[in-house]
Amino acid sequence: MTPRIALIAHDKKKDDMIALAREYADFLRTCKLCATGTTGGRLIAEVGLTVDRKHSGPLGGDLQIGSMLVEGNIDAIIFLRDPMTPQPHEPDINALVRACDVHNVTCATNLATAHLVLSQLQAVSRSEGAA
Ligand SMILES: O=C(CO)COP(=O)(O)O
Repeated sequence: MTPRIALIAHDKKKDDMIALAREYADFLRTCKLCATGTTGGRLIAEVGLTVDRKHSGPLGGDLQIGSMLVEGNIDAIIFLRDPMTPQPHEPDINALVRACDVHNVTCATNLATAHLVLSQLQAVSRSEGAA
């Protein structure tokens, strides 16, 4: 089954997200991707991925992705949060991470976990392809 993955990064983590997406670009091209607005714009422009862009995080993008997740339309979230910078939409961020826990959806909030999640999803997808 095609993995449905949401990609979100706070401003100071966007370069990490781009580097991560480049590393997994071949796999991510086989996935159904969505992202918050600015993150998605960079993934499209700099990595060449096809991404369903939602609003920017501070304008409700996290909530839009949360809604998709609650509807059962997201399999995993890579959410590179910046724990050192206060965000104006902190309640939205917490709501999205909470929704992942409520619905038992994979949620990687740092780079180390993001690598583990993407490498595992990639391995599963390769083994399904070989089956
Ligand atoms: O703020 C964000 C997530 O909380 C990310 O939004 P952008 O991708 O639009 O910068």
